Amino acid sequence: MFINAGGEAPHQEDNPLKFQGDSFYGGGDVLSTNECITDSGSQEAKEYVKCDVCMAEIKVPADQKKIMQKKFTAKYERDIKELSVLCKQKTDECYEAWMSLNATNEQLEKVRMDLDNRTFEKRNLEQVLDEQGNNLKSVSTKYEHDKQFWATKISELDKKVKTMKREHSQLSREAHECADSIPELNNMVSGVQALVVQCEDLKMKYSEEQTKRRKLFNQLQETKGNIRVFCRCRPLSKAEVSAGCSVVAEFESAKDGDLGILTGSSTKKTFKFDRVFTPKDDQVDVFADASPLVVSVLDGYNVCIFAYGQTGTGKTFTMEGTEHNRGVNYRTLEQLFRTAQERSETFTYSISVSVLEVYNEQIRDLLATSPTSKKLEIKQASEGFHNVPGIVEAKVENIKEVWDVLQAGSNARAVGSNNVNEHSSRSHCMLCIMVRSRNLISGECTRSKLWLVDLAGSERLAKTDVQGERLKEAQNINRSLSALGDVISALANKSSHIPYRNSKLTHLLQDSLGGDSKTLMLVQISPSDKDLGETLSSLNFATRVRGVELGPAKKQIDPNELQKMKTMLEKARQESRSKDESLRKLEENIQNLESKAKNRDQVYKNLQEKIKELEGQLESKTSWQSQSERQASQLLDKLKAKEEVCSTLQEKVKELESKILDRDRDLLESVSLQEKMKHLESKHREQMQESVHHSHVLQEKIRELEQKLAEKEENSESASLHQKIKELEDKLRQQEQQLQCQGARDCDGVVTATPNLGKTFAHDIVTTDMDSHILKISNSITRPVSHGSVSRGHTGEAALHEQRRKRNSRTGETENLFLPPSSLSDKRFRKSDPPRVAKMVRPVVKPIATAQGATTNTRRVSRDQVQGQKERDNKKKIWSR
Ligand SMILES: Nc1ncnc2c1ncn2[C@@H]1O[C@H](COP(=O)(O)OP(=O)(O)OP(=O)(O)O)[C@@H](O)[C@H]1O
Repeated sequence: MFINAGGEAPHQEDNPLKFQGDSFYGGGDVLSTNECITDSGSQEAKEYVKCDVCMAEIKVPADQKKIMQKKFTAKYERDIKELSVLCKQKTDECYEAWMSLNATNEQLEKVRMDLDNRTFEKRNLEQVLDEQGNNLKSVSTKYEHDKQFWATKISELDKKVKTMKREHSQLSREAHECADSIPELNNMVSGVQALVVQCEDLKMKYSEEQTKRRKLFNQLQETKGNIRVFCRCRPLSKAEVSAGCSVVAEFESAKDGDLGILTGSSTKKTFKFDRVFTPKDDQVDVFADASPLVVSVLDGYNVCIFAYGQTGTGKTFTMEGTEHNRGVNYRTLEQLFRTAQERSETFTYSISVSVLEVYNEQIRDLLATSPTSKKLEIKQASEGFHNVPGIVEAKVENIKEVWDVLQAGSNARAVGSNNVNEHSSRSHCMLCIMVRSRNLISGECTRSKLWLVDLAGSERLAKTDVQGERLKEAQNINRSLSALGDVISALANKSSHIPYRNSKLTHLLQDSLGGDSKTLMLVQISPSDKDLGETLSSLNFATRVRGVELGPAKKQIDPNELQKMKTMLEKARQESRSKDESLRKLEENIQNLESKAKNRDQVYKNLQEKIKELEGQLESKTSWQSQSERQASQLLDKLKAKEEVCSTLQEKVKELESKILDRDRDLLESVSLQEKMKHLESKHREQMQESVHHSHVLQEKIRELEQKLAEKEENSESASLHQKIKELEDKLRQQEQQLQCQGARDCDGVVTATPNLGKTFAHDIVTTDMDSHILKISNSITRPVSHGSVSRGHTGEAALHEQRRKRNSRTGETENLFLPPSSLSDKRFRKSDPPRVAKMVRPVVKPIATAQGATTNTRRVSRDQVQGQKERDNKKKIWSR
């Protein structure tokens, strides 16, 4: 409704007061079509105002109207100022609330980070706990295993200890028995000692007897002659038989050493030798008579056995023999080893063998593995001992080695010769056996030699028959054999000079020919009449040797004396045999007793050792058992400690879990508080709307009343109306304050309920609504100021509509844009304008959901540390946004 001046409805264009005068009520909002609005007219007309409703004209004095206008202007200016102050306060509150929101957000972020850290720690702790649990399991498994192992070991040890104890007690019993038998043993020992003394005495006697026997034997040998000659005749060879050769040798008195040679159809020449072996006598028979000489070498005498004779008479056969019919050489060594073995208790022997060949007055070592150009010479190493430096001395331990050595020598002799038989006929084969002995009783040491010589053929060759090399060979053989004869002759004659050095053969045999040495000559003859001349020659040489040696003795020896000596010798032999027998028995007894005593001693020693050993074993087992028990107790302690650690860790985990649950509960509470706050917000909004509506109603009432006042001012009731207006305004203000207080209380209630998060939301929402409300009010207040008064008495429906349109458009702008008030020129507000506040509010909800989701995820994959790290990073990003 517009008030038309002058009673006419003024056109908008024509009405000069339309936008010039101030509205009495500060805006068209409070105007109603039912209300009467006065307007000033012209000077005269201005004093009357016509109401469109009642069409009544109201007279208003111009001065009063001005005063009223001033009053209202001042009043509204005050209101505006108050509202500005209020707005500023609210803005400050908003800023504080926003700051608080920021702080709360930061705190919330910290809490989130703390929660993440706690979650991470919890996960780590879970991992550690898992590891510890696994370790504990493995330790407990190991412990169980060890326990079982040690239990079995201990049970085994127990068994062993029991058996050992049994053995120990048994051994103790045996030891006691042994100890009991010690007196008996002592008796036995004393008996044995007496026997030993007796044995020693017997040994002395035995050695004396042996010496006597050796003396007697040597005397016997000497009576027989130091050089003894055996004659051996081979059988006719097949060739000789087929050639029809006749046998010229007669062996009727061969047992007496007599050999007959048929020199003609009726003539027979008899030869006397120490032994005559017929063709029927075998190698054993020959050696049986030669063996005493052989044994002499073990007594320390030098011995020489050589075979002499015409080629083909059997020298090599006698000395070397064949593999199945071995000769003197092999049998000698066999006898030496046998006797040495028999004497092993009283003597130790070292036997070595050298095999030489003397051919054309040159010495060749048949045992040398490689041929040497160096000439072997004979040297005198010491008095009565000659040797050949550089010669091989093969040490032989048993008879098998002897045979190998002999074979090696025999084979070497054949090397380099086209005709083996011829070569052997023209060279001397010499086997030297060196014996070193030690008497274990007397400590006497001897060094003796035994030469076994297979001489070259002794046949005399006519100078016309042979020439060149063969002649030289023959001459050398003749020289050496003549030298041998000369030596023997010199020895027989007790010559001061013995021509040993006339040939290599005699030079080599120097130690074994003459002196205390014993010599055996084996003269080999052929029975064939074709070889009669050589046979006679050989027999004559042998007879000369034997005759030279025995001739003088034989002549001086009385046959009765010889018989007497023979009887004495026989008696001595018998005595010796009986003494040997008794000695042997005594020795056997002593040995038996000694062995018994030794056995006892040994048993006693063994028992003592066994006891000691068992005691040691028992000790070690006991220590081992105690050690194992200690280890078991240590393991138990460790296990307990681990269990304690595990329990503490479990408690920690439980604590953490409860903390996490608390946090979850807090989060849930915060969510519920948010919801509550939203509810309160909506309630508050409704209340605000109601209050706005109420204020509108009140304002309308005020306007109405003002209008009535204006009307009544004319009726002199303006004072009371003003008073009423004031009261109403106060009432309105109070209501507004109450509303504000209520809103603040609501917010405070929310803040109190949610000290961090709720407060943020409350402030935010309250601030936003209050802002909009204040803006509305402010706009409604400032609009007339900025755009001028609507009415100043010129109110009209078109103007009112226009005002409403503009207001709505501005309000819509304000509400839609949500811009800060123009008065908020503070920089802080520029930085943190409401949209930004709204933005800041938004993440408050989102991170909760994210955090909740993350927590849930975290629980689902609690052990995935990498995933957790990623989640945390994402959260940080979200928070940094
Ligand atoms: N007592 C014997 N019984 C059987 N056969 C014999 C006997 N003596 C020698 N013989 C045989 O006579 C042959 C000649 O013997 P052996 O070679 O030993 O003579 P030797 O005197 O060594 O000759 P050489 O001087 O040429 O070496 C051989 O075949 C040998 O087997």
